[in-house]
Amino acid sequence: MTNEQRALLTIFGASGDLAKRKLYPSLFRLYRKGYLNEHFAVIGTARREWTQETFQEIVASSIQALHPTEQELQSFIRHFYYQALNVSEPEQYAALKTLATQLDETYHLAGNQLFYLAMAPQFFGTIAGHLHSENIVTPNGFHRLIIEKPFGSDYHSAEQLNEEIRSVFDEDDIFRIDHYLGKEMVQNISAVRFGNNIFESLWNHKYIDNVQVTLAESLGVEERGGYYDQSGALKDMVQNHILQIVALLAMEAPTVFTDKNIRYEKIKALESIRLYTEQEAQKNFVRGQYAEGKLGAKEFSSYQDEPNVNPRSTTETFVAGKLLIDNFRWKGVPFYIRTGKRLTEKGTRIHIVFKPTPINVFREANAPIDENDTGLRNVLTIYIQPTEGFSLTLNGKTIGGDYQLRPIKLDYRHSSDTLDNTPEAYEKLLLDALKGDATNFTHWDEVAQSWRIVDIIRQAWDSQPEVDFPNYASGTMGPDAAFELLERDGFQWVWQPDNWYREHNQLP
Ligand SMILES: NC(=O)C1=CN([C@@H]2O[C@H](COP(=O)(O)OP(=O)(O)OC[C@H]3O[C@@H](n4cnc5c(N)ncnc54)[C@H](OP(=O)(O)O)[C@@H]3O)[C@@H](O)[C@H]2O)C=CC1
Ligand SMILES: O=C1O[C@H](COP(=O)(O)O)[C@@H](O)[C@H](O)[C@H]1O
Repeated sequence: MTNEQRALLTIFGASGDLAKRKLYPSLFRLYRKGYLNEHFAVIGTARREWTQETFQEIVASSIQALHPTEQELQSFIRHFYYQALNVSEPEQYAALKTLATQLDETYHLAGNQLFYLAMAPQFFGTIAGHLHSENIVTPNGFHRLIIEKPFGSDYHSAEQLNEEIRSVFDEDDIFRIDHYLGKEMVQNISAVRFGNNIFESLWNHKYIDNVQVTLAESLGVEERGGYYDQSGALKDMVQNHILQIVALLAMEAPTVFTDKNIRYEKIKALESIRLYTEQEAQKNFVRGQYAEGKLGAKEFSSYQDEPNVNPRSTTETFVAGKLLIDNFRWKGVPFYIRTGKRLTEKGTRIHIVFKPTPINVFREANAPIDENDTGLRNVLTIYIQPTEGFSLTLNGKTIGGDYQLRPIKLDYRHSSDTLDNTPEAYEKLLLDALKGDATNFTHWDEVAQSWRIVDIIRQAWDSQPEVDFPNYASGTMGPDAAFELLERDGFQWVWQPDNWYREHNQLP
């Protein structure tokens, strides 16, 4: 381990769901792979009065699914320490400071500190302030702050939060998590684009008809109704994950692949997304909420019947929209996005739909495909999850006979072995933060611009509070309006249960 990676990790919210489900297993994977060894220690904090032993037992039980040997388990959990703390009570930070100083000496951590705020966002500013005022931040080493989403609830609250944090930490030391940026195939977007000239030279309005980004979930709101009913799909998924994916798809090539260059290009891309008028937002964005329905053999209740959800809720569980990017590369190319809960299946996919050939020279042998009869479009699909890989549909000739075209699918998927060995998003992001690599974290300017885009849509919807919810059945791909959004432009979602493209291309 290099000196830079030795560190004290303090987790605020150590008894919470995120810490148990994601952080402890990810730390264990890093430990098992040798990225963490003797020079690391973890302090867990929360209000409850756990003993050290209880905390270590919780950590141990949260990594059971990874089947640690007894020796691995014991040597891992002895790095975990617990300090009860109410983050709003400044006087309680003294005990944290004492423990942190002691662990820094015991483990030779060179003063390096990583603070992970796995707590509700209203505490972010308070904690950052007290870390400074109570002298928890050491004078030597690095001091980095990892912040969970949501980063604010609109532009103004995000700006205020940012000011509170920036008064204590430099932008370079703030690691705003968007866990989609830790996903292997999201990181592969840049590899596909900038590692393959055949794509990069076609990656513009001259050759691309439209781009489609779908983040579909079959799960409902589960036990997070209280949070979700205040948030909705627009703030929960579009403001962060979807706009980050759009930025990666739309950005210019960085001069060199470093965090600063990539952030610079992503910010430019986000700033080129057209800020709609309220009227344009109404026209180009669709919202939905799930009703009861069936997924396979299972019956599901409506969103309004979920626990901790207002039975007359008008919160959207589905969003579809059209984004336009006003720059030389993307002029006139719609980026269609959609996300929703209780859809047909879980999956994140990107479809790059290329323009058809200018003339269908094979028209004598082929029934007209569309009104312009220009032949089938090529589609590059990036499968983000759960299946991971790429496919490209080309047109070839049927064997023998005339020039009847048929689609051919070049398909690559990561094998199940590769998937088993793929680092989980939080594992990668924790390691990046330890190394100080901010490539896959969001800069304030990205967050700010994303809120500006989303706030307009929210305001447009809020100005028309009467909604006909619920408007899609659980187990479908959302309300009809989401399909009409593309149809009025002469397009179709490539990924839909009753699939036009699949039908015409005889794809499985
Ligand atoms: N869970 C998930 O899958 C995801 C979560 N997130 C984000 O991560 C953050 C944490 O979420 P999650 O783990 O689900 O939340 P939980 O509600 O499960 O955990 C909250 C934690 O905060 C502690 N806490 C609450 N109040 C105080 C206080 N005043 N002082 C000290 N500790 C306190 C709680 O412990 P105690 O009661 O003992 O004080 C608990 O450990 C949120 O920002 C969420 O949006 C983001 C993506 C996914
Ligand atoms: O950030 C969030 O993401 C999850 C979906 O994440 P995934 O990695 O399972 O695709 C979503 O369920 C949740 O509502 C949202 O807060």
